[in-house]
Amino acid sequence: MAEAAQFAKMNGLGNAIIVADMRGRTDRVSPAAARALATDPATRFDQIMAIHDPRLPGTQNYIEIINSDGSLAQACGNGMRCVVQALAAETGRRAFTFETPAGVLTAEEHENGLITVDMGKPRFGWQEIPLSEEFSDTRAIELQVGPIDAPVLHSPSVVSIGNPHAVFWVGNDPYTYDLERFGPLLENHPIFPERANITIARVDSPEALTIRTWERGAGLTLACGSAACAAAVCAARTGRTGRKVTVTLPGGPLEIEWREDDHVLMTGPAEWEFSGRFDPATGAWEYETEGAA
Ligand SMILES: N[C@H](CCC[C@H](N)C(=O)O)C(=O)O
Repeated sequence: MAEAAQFAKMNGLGNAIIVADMRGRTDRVSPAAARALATDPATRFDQIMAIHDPRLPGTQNYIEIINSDGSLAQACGNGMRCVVQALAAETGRRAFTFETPAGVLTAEEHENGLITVDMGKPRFGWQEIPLSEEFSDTRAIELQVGPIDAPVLHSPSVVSIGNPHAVFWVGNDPYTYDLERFGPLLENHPIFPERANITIARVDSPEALTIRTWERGAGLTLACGSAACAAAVCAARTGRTGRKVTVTLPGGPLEIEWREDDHVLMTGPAEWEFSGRFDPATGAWEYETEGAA
């Protein structure tokens, strides 16, 4: 049995996150441990954010991101806010630079407790997302579900926010769509060789969107920060909104700004629920008890 590591169960707008403290050690959270923690109702999560020692000069930590099915993700906006809140509470530090699989990201906790993460620059090239076939215009690609002559969802915008996203635009209530049924079909569609996060988005005004997301490797979630960034960027790129929008997810709102320098900034809350210790090899865990080291 590996030496126990500390974790905090947290959430970002209901996106269930485990922040695992893997600093000072060389092992990683195993896919089996992730799946075990995901099936226990008390530790059920959408993503594990594993904080490792830094690998690059100028960064505070390397962050590994693990979906509830044990697969790795390159980006997780809500999880990054949880990491910032946990480390800010521990260290008193407010501004951070992290290395993630999607690149180096900066993040900051504000006086009011909200956290802004610079999610980097969106990528629109079909090979960068990636797609399995060439599309010169990724503002709307040929893809649909439902009857061929009356598709239920069609022509998504696609983008990489470090991780792959498809955004389907709808004119009516996004909650009327059976995303639990269409999500897995679209996530695993052959057009997405690395699978994709699937979002249904409605434009409410030039400054507001409502979205729901089926997450790659995690399923329906109450919030997906990178999907909010994807929807905001694709909405601005297609002239549906301006570059600064409020994106309302099932768990609540996020503020997204696609800055003129091409960086996408996401601002929102994070919430601590409880702390524990777990075995990164097996996922066996226990609640943190008072006075524990
Ligand atoms: N919950 C996340 C996204 C998780 C990433 C993921 N499902 C994938 O790309 O595999 C967020 O807040 O951005």
